Amino acid sequence: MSLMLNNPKVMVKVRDEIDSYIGKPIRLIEASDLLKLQYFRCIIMEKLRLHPPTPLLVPHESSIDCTVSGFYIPKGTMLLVNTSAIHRDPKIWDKPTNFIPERFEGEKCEGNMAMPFGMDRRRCPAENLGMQMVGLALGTMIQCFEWERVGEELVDMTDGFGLTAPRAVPLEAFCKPRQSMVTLLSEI
Ligand code: HEM
Repeated sequence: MSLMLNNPKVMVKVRDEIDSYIGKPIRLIEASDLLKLQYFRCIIMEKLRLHPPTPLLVPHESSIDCTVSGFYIPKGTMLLVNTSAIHRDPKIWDKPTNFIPERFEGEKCEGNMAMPFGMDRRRCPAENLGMQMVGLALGTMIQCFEWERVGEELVDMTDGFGLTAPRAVPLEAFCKPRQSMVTLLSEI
């Protein structure tokens, strides 16, 4: 939400995508809609690239002696994967600190380098559930409300300290129900 408040055109584009997919009669976004909302998926992935909830994944341990990219790693070494750094590596990403959801469109190889859920055997087993929870919560907020920053200045995106990358400054924003959603919201 913060990234979209700082990039209102993205918010308008994704709201249009949701509105045109849901069509008439208006209903709330559902889990089964999420697979069809490709641009919305790109937004969530771009958020997870810029601010992965677990920036160092979880600690792993090498079960055998091995060599990775020329580095000898003895059995029993604790290994941390710095996804935050990988996700902002200028050798991989064009304008790495910019919020550009389009980089996840189609089969662009740039987008394939994001690993907010880890990789391979220890990859998050609940990736689909996680994407669904984020998609439904964020999608409903976008679909039902108009959002605005509290002032002219951009939302402060500085990361705070903590296991799951909290923000340094909690988000404050204005919101009001969208005119087209008032009736539906009053029936909930
Ligand atoms: C957007 C939401 C989520 C993100 C970004 C996320 C991310 C991650 C990451 C990065 C790991 C570590 C992978 C590794 O070390 O290679 C992980 C592991 C795990 N996650 Fe998630 N996760 C999310 C949601 C969830 C949810 C909703 C659940 C459970 C209901 C869950 C359950 C687990 C479990 C059990 C592991 C450990 C897997 C293992 O060690 O084999 N995650 N997750």
